[in-house]
Amino acid sequence: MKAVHFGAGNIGRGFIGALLSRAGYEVVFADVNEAVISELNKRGEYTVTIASVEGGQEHVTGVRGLHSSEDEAALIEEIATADLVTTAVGPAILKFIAPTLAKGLQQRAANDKPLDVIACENAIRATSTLKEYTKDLIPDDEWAAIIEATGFADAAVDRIVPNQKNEDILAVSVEPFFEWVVEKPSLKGANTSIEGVTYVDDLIPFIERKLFTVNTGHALAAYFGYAKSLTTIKEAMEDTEVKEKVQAGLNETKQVLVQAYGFDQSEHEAYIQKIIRRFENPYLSDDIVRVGRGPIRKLGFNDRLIKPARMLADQGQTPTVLLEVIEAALHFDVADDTESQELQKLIKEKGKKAALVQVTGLEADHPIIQVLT
Ligand SMILES: NC(=O)c1ccc[n+]([C@@H]2O[C@H](COP(=O)([O-])OP(=O)(O)OC[C@H]3O[C@@H](n4cnc5c(N)ncnc54)[C@H](O)[C@@H]3O)[C@@H](O)[C@H]2O)c1
Ligand SMILES: O=P(O)(O)OC[C@@H](O)[C@@H](O)[C@H](O)[C@H](O)CO
Repeated sequence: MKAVHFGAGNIGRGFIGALLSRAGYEVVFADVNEAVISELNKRGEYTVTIASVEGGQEHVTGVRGLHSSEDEAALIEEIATADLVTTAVGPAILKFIAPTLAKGLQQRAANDKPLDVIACENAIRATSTLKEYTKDLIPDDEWAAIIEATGFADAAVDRIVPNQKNEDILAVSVEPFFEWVVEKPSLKGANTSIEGVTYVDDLIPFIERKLFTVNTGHALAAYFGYAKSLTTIKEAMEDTEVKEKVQAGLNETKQVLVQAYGFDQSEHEAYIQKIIRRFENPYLSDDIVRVGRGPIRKLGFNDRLIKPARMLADQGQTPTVLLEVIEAALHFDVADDTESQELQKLIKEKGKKAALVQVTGLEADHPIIQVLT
């Protein structure tokens, strides 16, 4: 079995590549980072360190790399003969990898072996988004044949992998916890029993539970922590006021999720408490600037801040801490975070209200906009 994985970054090496390699796949990483690709080809392996009291290391073997633009012809060939294509590049990059994926799918049209595509991004139905970008690049009659043998399965991935500060550019430190949930009915190939993957019939409750608990919680810690000039998520969680805000914000998303999907209250509370402990992991150093990155994406209509706030308002409840964190996100101003700079520019040019309307996609008279600005 062979997997082509786009994005040899934190989660790519620290989770997806490691899990697939352990499950017996040869993993071909595609990335734009030349140094990482060259090192993967030189060594064919790397090490994952588990950040916990027990520690431990995993040696990931059977890996190699291709530059996703410079080696495009070879990458198309790899996709044409792969069993699985996965991604962890960031939702905004999916449209840039779609042309190569489309060419790979066209090349394998004569190959009757089915292929599955799974985007492992923090966004609702990211694989479906990638499918649409790809479909738009292929003539309809060709697409009809391709889609017969290609599964596009939505997924949720959960493992905290901070930016790495190791001397070895391939080495990666990760938390012990991991979860990869895949929507099984969409799969067409032989990827239905990968060890470590949880298969479900409908992904939506799982991705929303993950995004609106792990990622909303992370955003609460990051944006309130940033407002207090703190540096890491652990420091933010050590601050009593920030920790209380994280808990209070997650109580708001709990109401939304329990009502929308019928999760058991006490099981959901245990899920929240486990996530808070993961944020407090003393063996992991995760920068607030990583977790708060891309505030325009995070303030999107269906993302971790606006969607639960909208759902709560629709359920007749008033979001409070969720509105405070939306406001706090507007002040995230980090020099090398392109989106934060764009957002600051937008606020200066148009004012907070128009900027918020633009980035959230909410109507100007929506209660969230009215209360906030
Ligand atoms: N790090 C985490 O804790 C974590 C956990 C779950 C999900 N995710 C999600 O995984 C995705 C990646 O996050 P990350 O933390 O690994 O980020 P990252 O920046 O460490 O990795 C992204 C990788 O994509 C590469 N890339 C950029 N453009 C590319 C292109 N055109 N072709 C191929 N590769 C390209 C980058 O060079 C980088 O190596 C995001 O959607 C993120 O939300 C991250
Ligand atoms: O990757 P982002 O920018 O969508 O969100 C930042 C973090 O919340 C995220 O990477 C988490 O560490 C991860 O989702 C944990 O599973």
